[in-house]
Amino acid sequence: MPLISLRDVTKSYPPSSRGGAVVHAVQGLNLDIEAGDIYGIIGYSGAGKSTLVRLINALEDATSGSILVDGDEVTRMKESELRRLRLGIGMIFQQFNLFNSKTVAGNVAYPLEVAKTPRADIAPRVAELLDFVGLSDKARNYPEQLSGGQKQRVGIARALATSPRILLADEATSALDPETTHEVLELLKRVNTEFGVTIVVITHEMDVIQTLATKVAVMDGGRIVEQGDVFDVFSKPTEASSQRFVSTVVRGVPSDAELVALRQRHPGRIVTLSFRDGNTSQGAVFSDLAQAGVAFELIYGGINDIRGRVFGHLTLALTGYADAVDRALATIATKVDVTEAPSHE
Ligand SMILES: Nc1ncnc2c1ncn2[C@@H]1O[C@H](COP(=O)(O)OP(=O)(O)OP(=O)(O)O)[C@@H](O)[C@H]1O
Repeated sequence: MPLISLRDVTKSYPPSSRGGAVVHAVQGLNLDIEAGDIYGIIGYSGAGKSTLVRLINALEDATSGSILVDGDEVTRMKESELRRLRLGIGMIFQQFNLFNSKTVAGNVAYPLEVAKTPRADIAPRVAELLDFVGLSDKARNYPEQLSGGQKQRVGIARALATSPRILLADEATSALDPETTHEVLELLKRVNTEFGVTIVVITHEMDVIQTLATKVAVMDGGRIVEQGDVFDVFSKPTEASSQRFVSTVVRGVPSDAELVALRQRHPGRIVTLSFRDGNTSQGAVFSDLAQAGVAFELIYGGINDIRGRVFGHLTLALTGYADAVDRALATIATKVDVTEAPSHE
């Protein structure tokens, strides 16, 4: 049984002004998240990602549909049951949301105090959590004395205080630089592997999905348009809207506008070769071109690594006799996907 299961969930907000339209933030949404998953939710701004997260921890009531967390129907819970549910779900935020008037230790202790943990148990638990996030030496500091990455580590320690089974991360690394992001992602991986916490990450950052998530759902207009294994969704998105979103985060096939610019510098034939793991290496393809006497220049693209599996798109400008180019492309097309850019004539 999935740990989190949403069926036909809808969330609508009333119009913000008289005569305005109802906002359908989430519509007919189905999603299953298994225990132990690190599940990425991606999509453009306004797609409904944050609303989805607020529905899971019942900060918002669904307009219709069913939300099961650990087998319990969230939409029918009484206030006391909701409080228990929320203790089992930690949350971290883009702006960290720490209490500036409390010390680091005070921030981490807070959810334990709310949960009425016996006083004698709080200090050792806080010490254990600060040790886990590598901030034992900052226990008496205040949030304003910390870097962004340190603040998020306090946020993580606080979110884990009541030993939740689920951690919701809403753009948790979006305010951090790449190196700090990497450290926080490594810490989240440990939260998953060492404590078995199921993590739902909302993000618009490819890096986060690439290094952290095991599964991903693409949201658009309040719906999930595509979901599945991260490698499959990113290397071969099937829906038009996920193709559009993925192309904004993965440097892949040049857009029409980019092609116009490339054409100005490379008037000859331009092809994009798409690699996915399991098919031919780049070396084999380049040697096919060389053997056919075709010169090439790499003009666009990149190779991505998702947890050791590789895919990418390389766009080449080719120079050579027309029949040699045709012959080489015919050979290469038996090994990788080849897309030739239309000529500008
Ligand atoms: N409390 C609210 N009242 C009215 N409309 C809302 C409310 N919260 C969200 N919305 C609307 O619901 C839609 C989805 O918003 P949501 O914040 O879930 O999107 P998002 O994908 O998380 O976007 P972002 O990446 O910008 O945070 C948007 O059109 C938003 O304006």
